[in-house]
Amino acid sequence: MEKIINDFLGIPTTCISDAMDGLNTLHPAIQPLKENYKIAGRAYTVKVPIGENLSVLKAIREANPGDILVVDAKGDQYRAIAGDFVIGMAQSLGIGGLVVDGVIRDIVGVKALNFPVFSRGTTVAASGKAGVGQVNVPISCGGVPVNPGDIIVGDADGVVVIPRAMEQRILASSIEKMKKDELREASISGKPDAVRKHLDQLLSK
Ligand SMILES: O=C([O-])CC(=O)C(=O)O
Repeated sequence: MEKIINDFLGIPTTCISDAMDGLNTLHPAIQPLKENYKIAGRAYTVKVPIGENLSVLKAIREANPGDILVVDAKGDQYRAIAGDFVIGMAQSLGIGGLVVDGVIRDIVGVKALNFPVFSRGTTVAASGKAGVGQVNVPISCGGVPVNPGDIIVGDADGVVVIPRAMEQRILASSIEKMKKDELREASISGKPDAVRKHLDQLLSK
């Protein structure tokens, strides 16, 4: 794993979001299937028309191990871009996670795989395999532009996108923010006088 990916893995998405002033966070309806999922990796992008998923299969075939598949399914919640079979193939090839502005199906089977999926939920109907769609191109996912190779980080709070050109700077400010949060927490935790003082400071601004 690249060092920068490993570094981002240790940082809460909330701190990364703060470091980007709240920009580049996917629509909050895109949630992990399990609260303990934590992912970090480079985006392998997929764009599908509503109700089609052949390009998802192409992406699984072409992506590198550790990549996060990021799928623009335009928020559609009726047709699944993958089920437990397709997601099982992604897992077997070492894909790092699946983020979709859309839905999956076979929820029980997918949870049993313990493969990190972030989606708008689940549905019953599969997609068609008509062969349209694109991979490895700039997309929009959950309201955020995603380019191939951008860093994707996801956890219980949601998913953030770190544009490639900004990754070192965002890493440094995310670590700074994380440390600041830890110090702030330690300074008030279980200390009523410190809490009152902190609140008074905020309220007097
Ligand atoms: O084949 C599909 O498109 C979806 C599906 O049912 C699976 O992945 O198990």
